[in-house]
Amino acid sequence: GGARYKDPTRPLNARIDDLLGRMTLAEKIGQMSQIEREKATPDVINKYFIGSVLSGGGSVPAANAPPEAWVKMVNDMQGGALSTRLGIPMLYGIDAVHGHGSVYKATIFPHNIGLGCTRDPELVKRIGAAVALEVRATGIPYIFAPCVAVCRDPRWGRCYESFSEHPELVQNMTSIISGFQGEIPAGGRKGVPFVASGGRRNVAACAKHYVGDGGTAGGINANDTVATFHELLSLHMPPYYNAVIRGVATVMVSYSSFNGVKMHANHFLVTDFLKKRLRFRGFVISDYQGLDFITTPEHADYLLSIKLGILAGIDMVMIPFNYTEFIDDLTLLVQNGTIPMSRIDDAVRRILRVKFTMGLFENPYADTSLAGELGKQEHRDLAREAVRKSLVLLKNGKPGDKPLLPLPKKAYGGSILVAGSHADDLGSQCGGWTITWQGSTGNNNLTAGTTILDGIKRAIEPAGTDVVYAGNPDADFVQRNKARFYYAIVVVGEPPYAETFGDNSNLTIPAPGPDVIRNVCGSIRCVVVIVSGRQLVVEPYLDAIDALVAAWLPGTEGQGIADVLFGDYGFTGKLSRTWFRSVEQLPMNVGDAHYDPLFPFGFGLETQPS
Ligand SMILES: OC[C@@H]1[C@@H](O)[C@H](O)[C@@H](O)c2nc(CNc3ccccc3)cn21
Repeated sequence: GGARYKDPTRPLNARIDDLLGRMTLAEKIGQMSQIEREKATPDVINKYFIGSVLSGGGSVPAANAPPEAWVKMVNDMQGGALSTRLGIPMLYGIDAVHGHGSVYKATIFPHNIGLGCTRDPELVKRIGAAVALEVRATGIPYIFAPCVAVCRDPRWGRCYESFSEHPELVQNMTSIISGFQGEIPAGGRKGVPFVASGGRRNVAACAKHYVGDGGTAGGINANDTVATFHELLSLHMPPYYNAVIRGVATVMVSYSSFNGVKMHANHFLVTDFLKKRLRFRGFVISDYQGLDFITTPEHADYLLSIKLGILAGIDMVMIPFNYTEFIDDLTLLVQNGTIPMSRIDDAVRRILRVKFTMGLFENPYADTSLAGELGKQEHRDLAREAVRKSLVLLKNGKPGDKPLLPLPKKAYGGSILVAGSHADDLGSQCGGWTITWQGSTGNNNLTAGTTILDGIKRAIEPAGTDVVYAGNPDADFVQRNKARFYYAIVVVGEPPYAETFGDNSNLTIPAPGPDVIRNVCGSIRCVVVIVSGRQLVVEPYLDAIDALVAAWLPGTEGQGIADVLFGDYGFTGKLSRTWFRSVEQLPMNVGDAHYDPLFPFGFGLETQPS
């Protein structure tokens, strides 16, 4: 019969050994190469034995491409891989970090900062399972999620990708991995890569970014995490213990450094600690051009970058464009003895282990049978539940006043005012990693979803209440109309951003948010809802505000906010992060000796459903 490695009844290691033993150096290096979708024609994949392809943020087969177009694209590429001599299937990866964010009409869930406020690992696991189905609907078997960063400074542009500042809360939220990949069966081996159900309804996951990405000085993205080894182990490493035990298939290395040593060149942490001490058996993948950034300026000495990165223990390289240069250079480094074949074999063995384990050899092609899972109402309902549970009520009524929330649905003959740009902005409520890398403001056909304003209207117009919307009402408008409004809902916050573009040292509410708060709340009872990727400076406005809600980046299901504002559900969310008074206090995290927050970690007022 056929070659032993093709026989699924054979033991995993026998299949790996058989296949590895047949591979040429070119085929091995091909498996270690992940290229960008734009370059990945079937011919290129075939000619260079490419083992993996990625969609970088926003890299799509066509604008608003339907699932069928994604499936066709992935399958065409797969045809290139399967037509090689050994027919090793390629693995397609994408960032599904808050739902399948790059895909038009996917369900967009709250970003991780909001999921941390739910304190509900079971909910988050269900979200993982739903996201896996939406990713599989497009024929993709691998995602670069979850980010398990422990963000210690909200000035970091990626803080919203972190579940919490507290390592234990992040550890609890690694339940999402078991949602993505499936739960290891009772009695099943822990700590080895696991993807359930022959990979049909689950995806291989990626714990990122190893390690200490959330601890960089001043929150400067991809910079230096200065800490003792004990601090690294107690603050940033814990989620990797849980990820490995849960069978995470891959780990992505951080752009950042640890005490001045680039993580992408850190043999001790990648090989000695993650692979040997933690006995991680999946594969380690670089970040995008991560090897290039080992040197300053980047790509200044690519041979050195490849030598340091591969010898550190990186198994798969997210190249993503200059794949011939990578392949030629790595081939040279092996042939001249700089990189031993044993290191190459370890990398390929790990990559094959993941591909065999997840059933990719048995199910290399996708079909469109799951197309209906994309944006399915059941998933949107789950996302709406997550939005409700992610909201944190920080203030409810001025001293001596009765609570403002839950708001009445009837305005007793009057109207209610909804103000602020973020009430009617699907892009802003989704944030970064949505349709494009950086995300975008506005609604114009961005994707399918419900704005906060839509949700409010649906909740109270049936009760006969008139909703007036003003994006940026001036003082004159408010003065002329204030008697008309029973109360006001002010929705302000940050524009979308990703990575370094989100680094911010002042953390003030962007204009014209503060003016809208002052103009409206100075004259009308108001609840302010903040839509942001992190805590912002609010103390100057607090006295003028009757009620204050942190909504984070809720995603497409904005009606979850109205659900709680009007009492269909109570507020239950608890802060996943310390809310500072001023940025001069930063970094300031729960457990610090000097701790003087405006609202402490774990804070959140509660209301009962009305
Ligand atoms: O999208 C792939 C990865 C993603 O999984 C990582 O979390 C993230 O760190 C990441 N960043 C980029 C793009 N980064 C970049 C940096 C400098 C110049 C151009 C792109 C790609 N990716």
